[in-house]
Amino acid sequence: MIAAKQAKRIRFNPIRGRKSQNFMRRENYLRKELYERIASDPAIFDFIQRGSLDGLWYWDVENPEQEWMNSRFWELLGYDPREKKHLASEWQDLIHPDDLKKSLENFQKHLDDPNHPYDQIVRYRHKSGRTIWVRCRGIAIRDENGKPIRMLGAHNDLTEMKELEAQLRQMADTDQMTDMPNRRAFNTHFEWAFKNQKRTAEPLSLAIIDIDHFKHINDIYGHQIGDKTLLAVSSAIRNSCRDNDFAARWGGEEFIVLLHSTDQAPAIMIAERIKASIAEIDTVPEKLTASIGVTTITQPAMDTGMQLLDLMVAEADRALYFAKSSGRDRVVHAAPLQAA
Ligand SMILES: Nc1nc2c(ncn2[C@@H]2O[C@H](COP(=O)(O)OP(=O)(O)OP(=O)(O)O)[C@@H](O)[C@H]2O)c(=O)[nH]1
Repeated sequence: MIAAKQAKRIRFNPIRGRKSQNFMRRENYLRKELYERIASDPAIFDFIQRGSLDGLWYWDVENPEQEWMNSRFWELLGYDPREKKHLASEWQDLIHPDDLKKSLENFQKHLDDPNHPYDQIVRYRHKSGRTIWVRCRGIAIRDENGKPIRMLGAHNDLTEMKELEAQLRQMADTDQMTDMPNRRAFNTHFEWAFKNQKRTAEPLSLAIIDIDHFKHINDIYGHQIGDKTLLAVSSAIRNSCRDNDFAARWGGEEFIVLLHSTDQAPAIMIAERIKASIAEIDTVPEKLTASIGVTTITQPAMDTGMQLLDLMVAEADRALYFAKSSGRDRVVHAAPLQAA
């Protein structure tokens, strides 16, 4: 009844300012009432923290081994909260060491300067070994002189989001048919390899593998057998490479391999091994052959990874073209251009 009267008054009030003043007054009385209820009734506070947070902690800054963590936090990490003694060392033993370092640095900065936020995403080790991602925020509570005496903090579980993110990244970097890294992933890896090469000055080789007369395979045996053959080629390449080589599907029936710390002679040897392994594929009743162009750099004068990649791909392509035009089923190194 009172609410209806108030609504009527608001509706007929021609001054918009009054309307918002009324709103503020009503908002303030409910806010005040809620805050009083939270202060006087722990059940209200428990309801709020259970519904909105995945962890709540309260730390005695003056006595830093004493830290209360709520049950929800320990349950999130797979532990029985009753086993816990509310000591700071209990969470510090489970957080990733790099994230502990980052958290403690932020903690100190926030104590020194209230404007520095204590807010970071950290990794915890679940009892099962799984990584739990947590956004951890906190504020220092200070005495009348501004000296921090307590720290109040909140956790939000971000694990599901982080796992989804990793899955999407993995999908974006993978060729769906062969399950090999795709061109995008190769480019990313090459950027890393470029920086590494600058540091170590080790030779770097690259091979482009192109299946011979693949159109013929599709035309004679059908696309499904063509796909099955490409899958077998990807396995043959992977099995012929060393663990630290990086193989990817470059597109269509072309594959690419980056050979770290590998000079011309060993690069040719690995390319020959790949060619021999492709020749053993039995998805079609005829011998499958490949042409492979290889290039090696020792002292790149390029400024960026992509410039170097463009150069190496152009060189390997030139060698590949030579391999194709001189009869296929061979490995050719770009410098000097001759069949191995
Ligand atoms: N089945 C299948 N075929 C593919 C796929 N990607 C590309 N191809 C086929 O690979 C063939 C490549 O043909 P070309 O570029 O003419 O080369 P090629 O027949 O291998 O001849 P050379 O390279 O000169 O020896 C084309 O017919 C493409 O359709 C794929 O994912 N699956």
